[in-house]
Amino acid sequence: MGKEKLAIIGSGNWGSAIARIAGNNVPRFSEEFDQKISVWVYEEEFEGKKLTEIINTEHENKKYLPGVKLPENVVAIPDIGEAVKGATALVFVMPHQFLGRVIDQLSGKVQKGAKAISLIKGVDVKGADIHIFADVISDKLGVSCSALSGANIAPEVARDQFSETTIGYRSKAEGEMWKRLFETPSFRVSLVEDVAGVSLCGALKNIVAVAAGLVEGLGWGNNSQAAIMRIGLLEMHEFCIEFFEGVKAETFLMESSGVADVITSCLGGRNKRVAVAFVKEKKSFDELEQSMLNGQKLQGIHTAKEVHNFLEARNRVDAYPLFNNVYKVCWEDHPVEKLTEGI
Ligand SMILES: NC(=O)c1ccc[n+]([C@@H]2O[C@H](COP(=O)([O-])OP(=O)(O)OC[C@H]3O[C@@H](n4cnc5c(N)ncnc54)[C@H](O)[C@@H]3O)[C@@H](O)[C@H]2O)c1
Ligand SMILES: O=P(O)(O)OC[C@H](O)CO
Repeated sequence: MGKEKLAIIGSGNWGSAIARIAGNNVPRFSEEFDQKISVWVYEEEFEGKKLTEIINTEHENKKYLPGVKLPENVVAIPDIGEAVKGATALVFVMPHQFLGRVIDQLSGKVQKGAKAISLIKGVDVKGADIHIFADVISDKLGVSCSALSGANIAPEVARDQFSETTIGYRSKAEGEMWKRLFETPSFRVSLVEDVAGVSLCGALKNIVAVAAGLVEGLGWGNNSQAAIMRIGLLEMHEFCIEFFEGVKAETFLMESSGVADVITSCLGGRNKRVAVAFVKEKKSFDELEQSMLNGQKLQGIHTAKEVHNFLEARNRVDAYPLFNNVYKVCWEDHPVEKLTEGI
């Protein structure tokens, strides 16, 4: 059997951190993995140079993960067709709002029998239908797609600070392959047979993180934060039980993908930080995203809207009062002081 050839599709903050891990790991499994890792980069100029050129010459993604060196076997490629050519293992890691267009560009270009994993935290909503992105990727590209999600603030992982993550696998063999690719002594991977649970935890916790930021912006203290985390986790779990089959309670309660990601995101993620500023500075989320995140993208406010639209289509908005209130504060000028009304 030939070696697994890896392509990473996306090169933002998390994409770059995960490329660093995979690039450092493949030499340990040189019989199994091709040593070159192709990374598709959405091309743009940064400080007068092409981002791909910066990554390939200076071995650093200076825009999205500054200050962290990437191994030299990580190669940035601006053409997505070229990036996935011959790849047998595809890692999808981009802000969820861009995946639709990217998938369309990949149609007919992915090698038959390739495996994929989604690191994307978001959901795909069309009217009364909801899908996890691992399923979107599987359906559109005809590949088997697992999911990785956990308490993983990218700059911390990129600096080898001790962290854990969870992989929801399609088959045990695929899960074990992804684990070999991603696990390091400081980045521990646990495997669960629950692709939907892992994916949904990653998506829905972003709504809870926005709520935590709103609460901190109001100047409320630790008890309020803890209550938001608890209620948020409960709504996340209820949502999964109501709309998805086979999701396991352990994925929420015992895995990094669940309770741990809620905690880290509510303590220090981008969604939380920008939501604090939304309350304190009284600026729009768009303005704050631009001024605070240097090109990185917010997911939580969009997921709040998408989940709200889905719940409205199913006539179930009132069953998820925290999700609903976050949506109303972010998108309908609802007073932030009423965030906890009805929860
Ligand atoms: N950053 C984190 O700490 C972190 C950790 C775990 C999971 N995640 C998840 O991983 C996914 C990717 O996040 P990230 O932090 O790597 O991205 P990011 O927020 O840094 O987003 C910027 C990326 O989007 C790309 N981009 C901009 N416009 C685009 C377009 N029109 N089409 C395609 N791409 C475009 C940029 O080139 C860049 O690679 C998200 O779902 C996020 O929730 C992020
Ligand atoms: O910075 P955030 O809010 O996008 O969250 C980052 C990661 O998802 C935390 O696990």
